[in-house]
Amino acid sequence: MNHFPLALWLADPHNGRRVDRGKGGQRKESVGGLVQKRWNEDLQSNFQALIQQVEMRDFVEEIVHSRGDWRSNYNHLLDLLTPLIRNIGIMAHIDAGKTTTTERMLYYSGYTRTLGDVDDGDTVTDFMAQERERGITIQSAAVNFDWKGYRINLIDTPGHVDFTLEVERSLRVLDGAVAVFDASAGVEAQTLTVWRQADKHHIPRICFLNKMDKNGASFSYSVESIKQKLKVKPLLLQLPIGESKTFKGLVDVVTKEQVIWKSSPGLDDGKVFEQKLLAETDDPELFKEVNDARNALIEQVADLDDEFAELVLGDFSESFDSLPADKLQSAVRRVTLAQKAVPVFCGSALKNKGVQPLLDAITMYLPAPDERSYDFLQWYKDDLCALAFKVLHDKQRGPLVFIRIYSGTMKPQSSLYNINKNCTEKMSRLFLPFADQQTEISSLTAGNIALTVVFKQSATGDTIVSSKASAVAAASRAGRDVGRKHGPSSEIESLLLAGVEIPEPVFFCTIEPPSMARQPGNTVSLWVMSYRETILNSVQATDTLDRVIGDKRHLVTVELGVRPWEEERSTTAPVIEYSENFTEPLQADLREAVEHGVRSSCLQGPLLGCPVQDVVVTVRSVTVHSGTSLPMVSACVSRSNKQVLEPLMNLEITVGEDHLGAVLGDLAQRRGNIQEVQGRQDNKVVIASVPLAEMMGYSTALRTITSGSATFTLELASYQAMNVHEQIGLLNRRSGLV
Ligand SMILES: Nc1nc2c(ncn2[C@@H]2O[C@H](COP(=O)(O)OP(=O)(O)OP(=O)(O)O)[C@@H](O)[C@H]2O)c(=O)[nH]1
Repeated sequence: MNHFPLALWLADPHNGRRVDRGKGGQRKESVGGLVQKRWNEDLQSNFQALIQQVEMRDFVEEIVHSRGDWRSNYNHLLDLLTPLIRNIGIMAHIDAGKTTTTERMLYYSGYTRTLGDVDDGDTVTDFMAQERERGITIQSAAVNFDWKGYRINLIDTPGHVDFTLEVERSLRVLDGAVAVFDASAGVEAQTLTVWRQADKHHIPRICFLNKMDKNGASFSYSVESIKQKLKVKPLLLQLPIGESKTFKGLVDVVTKEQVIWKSSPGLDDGKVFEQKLLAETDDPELFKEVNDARNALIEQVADLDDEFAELVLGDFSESFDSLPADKLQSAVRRVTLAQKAVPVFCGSALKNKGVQPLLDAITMYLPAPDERSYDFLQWYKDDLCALAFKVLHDKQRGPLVFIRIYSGTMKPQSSLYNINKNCTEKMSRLFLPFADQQTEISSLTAGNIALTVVFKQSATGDTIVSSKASAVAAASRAGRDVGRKHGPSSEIESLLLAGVEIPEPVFFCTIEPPSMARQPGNTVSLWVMSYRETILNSVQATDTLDRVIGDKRHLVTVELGVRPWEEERSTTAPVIEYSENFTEPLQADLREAVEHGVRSSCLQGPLLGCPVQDVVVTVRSVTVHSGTSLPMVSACVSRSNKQVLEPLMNLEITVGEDHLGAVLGDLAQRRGNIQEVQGRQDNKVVIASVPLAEMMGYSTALRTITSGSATFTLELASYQAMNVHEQIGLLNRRSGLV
């Protein structure tokens, strides 16, 4: 069934404006021929389902049959449809099966007509990578499809740790997420990282235990690892029927229905399955297991949801058997949205089992855009507030900016204000990115993902509103005094109500050796960039700047104290405090000048020119003849005792027992500190910390010593002091002495 034209049709008022009946009762549409071709019986039944779901039959039928003013009805219709939107992401460890699961979702929703296979390199994602030249690349942005009347915007989140920033960007605009696990491995390193990021953004999640067909797959092991490692309460909404080679389907714990997929030749694409109530005679053991699981689930949910507890204790305290499935589903939905627990589902994407129930679960348990509460929405009321979360470059059209609309309506041919860039941007065209096409639309409302053209300056993470006045109004509703602070950056800070937090980069690299002869020097400087500097002792310094420029004398004396920051959590920006000598606070502009001076002095330390971190700067006195900047602050910092800090990485390696010795030996040579070696099914997982400087080319080295059988993830842990020898070696390399 091809559902996807429905959203196209709904998306564009022009498409829906003229609907006639053609031969054989088919509706004919006059615009572009696009909808005309696809408006078929399937679509009509899908549309009927949609109408029933939103309980607006009369309204929709009226506008479908009218040739009147679609435009005026259109936004109202979109508002009514908001509860049917799911902006979701799929997050996973590398190779857990994210691409395969996505591929199956696209296939069952009717978006693709053949099943792709990552191993054959013919998935939609692979196809798009090859097709990038052609124009718009929508991979790792948003793919939209319809499922049983819901519009699912699937925002891709790359699984590899190298793409943490991509994950962070896209998580910000998700309303919910599906975490995909390899059921033979349980929770793996990268899942932990993205899970923590999703926690930060309070994103409700469901879990999909994929690869249930794989040797070593274990439902109970994976559930236990979710409980232990992610520290969440898993709600078992399904139980597998069989495991590894015997895996053939699942039982819905809520409805007690079993779903078994047919795998006879020609019927193995997973579209055909048998769904019926599990009877005791089918499998007495499984029947008992499902009953026990259902009772446990009811008790678990009742513990988390008062409304449900009341219902259970009131009407069903004698027996849970007659408790209606929809009551349990609603309660599971509430606890999922409140992030008190996480529903767990299972299947095998590769063997085409379990993906349709997963799609049902997405629509049933993950939130609609209007069910998420974002603080800043109350300040914008009905004004436009949107977030740019991805920028792509199209050869013909220039930058294409993906935008998540949180409130208000976006229209083409309008001027919008970018708060972060403090500029007005012209948007010429607005598209709904749908499937592999972009449909031009005349407006789009909150909850939707839009694609805009001719935003010249907007970048990932920028907040877009209708005008500067609207930003100021929102900021004042938020109780932020925009006029109080001075300087453009503080004004922007005051106005900023939504943004993407960009993780601190480990490297900043621009590599352009003018000739091969200069290559070694370049390499050294690249190495040096990721270090940090700090101080070890407290020091004080007084400095005076006395300079005549033109006919004006600039005279300022500053007394500063600098001491190490001794809290457990590092701080990259200097902590600035004022001594008790100040009986009155400094004037705002003078204070800003002093603080600016302190901050700029910490951008480049005196040893390597690397950022200075973990310092507390106390301003003791400031005597000013005439106001000026304070560049002498960096000199004060430079007089103190310095120490180079190097980046230390958390490393997790999954390796077979055969190669464990080689991996540990190699780590010892890299100044690695092995913290733990855990067992995970047939593999060993080495958890270690190691200086980043020792990890260059590690993927090649690991591949060589383990014959390509190991995987690893690396993430920044902290910065640690180098020992004296290593520091001298580094400084010598830096100054070209070795
Ligand atoms: N046995 C089994 N293998 C699967 C299943 N799903 C995916 N795979 C295989 O696992 C490997 C990785 O699958 P992908 O879908 O590319 O995984 P991914 O999570 O998208 O990987 P990255 O894009 O590298 O993060 C491929 O060889 C798939 O064929 C499954 O359900 N069962």
